[in-house]
Amino acid sequence: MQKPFQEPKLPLPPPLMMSESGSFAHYTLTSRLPAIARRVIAENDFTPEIVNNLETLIQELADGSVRSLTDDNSPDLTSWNTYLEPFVGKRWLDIPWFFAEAYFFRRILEATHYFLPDSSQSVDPYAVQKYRGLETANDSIKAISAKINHSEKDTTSLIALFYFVLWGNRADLSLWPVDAVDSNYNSLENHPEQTHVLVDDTAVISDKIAKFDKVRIDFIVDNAGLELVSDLCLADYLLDTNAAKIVYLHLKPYPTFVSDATIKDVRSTLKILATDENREVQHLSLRLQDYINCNRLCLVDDLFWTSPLVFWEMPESLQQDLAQSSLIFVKGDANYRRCLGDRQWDFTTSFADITYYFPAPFVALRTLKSEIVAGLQPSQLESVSRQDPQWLTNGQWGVIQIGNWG
Ligand SMILES: O=P(O)(O)OC[C@H]1O[C@](O)(CO)[C@@H](O)[C@@H]1O
Repeated sequence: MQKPFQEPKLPLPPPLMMSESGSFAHYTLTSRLPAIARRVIAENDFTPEIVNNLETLIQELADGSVRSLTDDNSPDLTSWNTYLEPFVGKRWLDIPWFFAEAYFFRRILEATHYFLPDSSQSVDPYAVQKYRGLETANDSIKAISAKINHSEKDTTSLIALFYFVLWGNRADLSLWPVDAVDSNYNSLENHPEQTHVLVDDTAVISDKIAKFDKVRIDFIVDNAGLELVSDLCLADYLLDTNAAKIVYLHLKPYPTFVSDATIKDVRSTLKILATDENREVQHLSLRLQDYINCNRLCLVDDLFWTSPLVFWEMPESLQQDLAQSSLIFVKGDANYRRCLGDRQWDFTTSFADITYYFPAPFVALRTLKSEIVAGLQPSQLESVSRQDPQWLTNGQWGVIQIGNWG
């Protein structure tokens, strides 16, 4: 395992744990993760042996302990077993929350023989959910495609795109399976008010982007479906205006957290959009495919993104690569948690102070789905908790927040 490159200079608070009854982390372990595993059984046609593996995993969450991984053919077996060393033999309940979630999703792949050379090799256990997620977002995709194909590429349209990209993160299949939400959930018109953006740095960000001339911009991507399409629209804007010469999309090397996007998901999304009956959607997709063909839009992955490590533990080679970027969009809740080390920061601690270690200027676009946030004003805390007691986890509140950008 590589050494951390740099840690935050501030003293580190303890990590979020799952042992605290009543916490969202505890609820995740006791209810959400077992439900995700059950859905994997229900939505796939796995062999009895695989079903049995998944049922054993469900049982283990409740009363078993953490063990090493055993799937020999996997590319990250050695690193995972190194990460696991301090935790082997402990109850799931007693390991840090982000670690446990990343481990759970890796165990799903072990259980389903994702890396083994048999008939289940490379089968995405969440494929049904991902496909249906894209289907239910079709109206929004049509609307955004028409807008992006025809509207003038000015600051107003850039700012509107930021909000679209932010609220695209609300649709997350690890929290809200596709059949548990009505299809309007993905609608463009159904976004919470701008007042639900707790930190809104869009004006500063769009000013800075207006001065970009053919720079490199990166996205640390989160979910497939509407969120991925919204990211692609923003990438399209940046490439079309020549603010960016090149855009890198950093994707997961294999399926995780149900809806997280892989390179294969980007390719299949573009294929599906290219054959949509709507011409605006087809045009958007073909333009994006052209950017890929001429290497202006690059799809890359790295095993770090599916590891249980937090962002200040990023391997040096990846940090050095990201350091070449003029701007990185860090998407979604889980990536935000990793930025903050998934630790119990006081909600008013400066976000930039915690994340100064990050290798390049970055902006977090994230709807809140876990009990962690930084950079809020004390007065905001009181008013938001009064208005909405579930504000930290119901995905109705968001941030468009600058990290360490000079
Ligand atoms: O797709 P996103 O925005 O990263 O959301 C996933 C997050 O939501 C949760 O499912 C909430 O616990 C976490 O597992 C994770 O932080």
